[in-house]
Amino acid sequence: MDTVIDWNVLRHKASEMLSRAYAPYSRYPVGAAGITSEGEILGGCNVENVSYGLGICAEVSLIAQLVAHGRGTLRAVSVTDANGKVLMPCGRCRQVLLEHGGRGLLVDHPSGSRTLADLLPDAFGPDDIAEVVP
Ligand SMILES: O=c1ccn([C@H]2C[C@H](O)[C@@H](CO)O2)c(=O)[nH]1
Repeated sequence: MDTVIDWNVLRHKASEMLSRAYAPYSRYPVGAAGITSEGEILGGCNVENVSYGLGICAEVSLIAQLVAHGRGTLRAVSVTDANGKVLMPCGRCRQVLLEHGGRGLLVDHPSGSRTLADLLPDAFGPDDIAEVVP
């Protein structure tokens, strides 16, 4: 679908997801929302753990929803903090998003959306493995 992204809808959904965040350790809830290739809006939130390193980011939780529900690929994503500020995905999340949104994935940004290719230049991607492993 080649429609214009409604960033307000994505930001609203990301804000809604803040209430689901499980962040008792950092006390920094994060909400994420994405629109799929089919135009469906999905959400995610961070899910922390008492074993701190096991926590997962909101973007990873969003991708888990996408995959678990068989919803194809992601076209655009917006991430927010508890103040409603647009949050840029951490490095690990950029790599996870690449796998399911590709280099053209649109990522919300305070000064207009960016492509994932801009945020993760020269990324290691599935193509690199495909070149070596048939
Ligand atoms: O892009 C990001 C960056 C951080 N967090 C979460 C991880 C942790 O639970 C909390 C504090 O780092 O914020 C996300 O969900 N997404």
